[in-house]
Amino acid sequence: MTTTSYDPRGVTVATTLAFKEDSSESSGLAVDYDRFAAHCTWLVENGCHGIGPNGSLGEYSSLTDDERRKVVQTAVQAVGGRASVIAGVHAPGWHQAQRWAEYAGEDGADAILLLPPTLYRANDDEVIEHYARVAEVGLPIMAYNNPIDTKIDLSPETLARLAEIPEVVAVKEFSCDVRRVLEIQERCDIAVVAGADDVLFESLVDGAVGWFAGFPNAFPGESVEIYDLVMAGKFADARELYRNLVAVFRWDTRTEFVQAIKLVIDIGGHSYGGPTRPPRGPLSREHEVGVRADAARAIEYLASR
Ligand SMILES: N[C@@H](CC=O)C(=O)O
Repeated sequence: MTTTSYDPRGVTVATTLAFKEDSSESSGLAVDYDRFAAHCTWLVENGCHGIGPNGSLGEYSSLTDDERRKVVQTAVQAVGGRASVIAGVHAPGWHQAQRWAEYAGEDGADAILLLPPTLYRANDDEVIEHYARVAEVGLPIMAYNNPIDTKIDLSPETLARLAEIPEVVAVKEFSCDVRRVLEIQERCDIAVVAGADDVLFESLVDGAVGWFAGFPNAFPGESVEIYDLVMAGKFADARELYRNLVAVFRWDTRTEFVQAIKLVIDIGGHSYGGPTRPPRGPLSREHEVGVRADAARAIEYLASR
């Protein structure tokens, strides 16, 4: 039985995580909780409906257990009930994911985001078991379909099985196949959430009820504006705004998405981006030039409106 209610509608930010130089850390970078809290506050003040810490964009795999838990606690405290917090509880197996889910519940998260087992190619029965076991914790679950990174596809058929678990209330769809949005709705009664920025408009028009991805980190107000326009049926206005941002949004589905999104946050004049923690290195010169050019065009358009 779920212990909290959770509404997946609106714009949820897969938050980046700020680091600061610290020579006592083996990586040379310590989590900057103050800057992360300020980032969450800024996102909520700009209208975002949800904060999603500890996703791949939040570099969860480079965090210690203590850091990972403190990131969720920081987000919950910064948000202060003004938006929902959906904590990433991704793990190689359900024993660990259950523990992260328990911490998320104790620390005040509203829901959890859960990938299939992360370190091997689980079959469908193992995937269902993974979700069912984590569901025992009682928090609402957004399943995360990211076959690009995990090599496991939560197909509409598999989602229909997952949807029989009452705690599984939504899916963050990152297959980037927009045909899925309608097909999932045909097969099961869970909310579809657009999980990638560069299929956002198409997904919302086809019935996705929310948007949970990366570029709202850099453009929170404009992201909420696109979302609200689509929900109000003002498709031409929404498409105009989306078309002028989509070139930079495409970095959300590229290998360097974390570095790219952090750079665009910083280009926008906010200091919440900064470096990534190893093993992620800096952008190559070529990629940096590309990100800067796409961001400049987006910012120029926004300034001209
Ligand atoms: N893949 C990212 C979100 C991308 O939009 C994450 O899981 O944090």
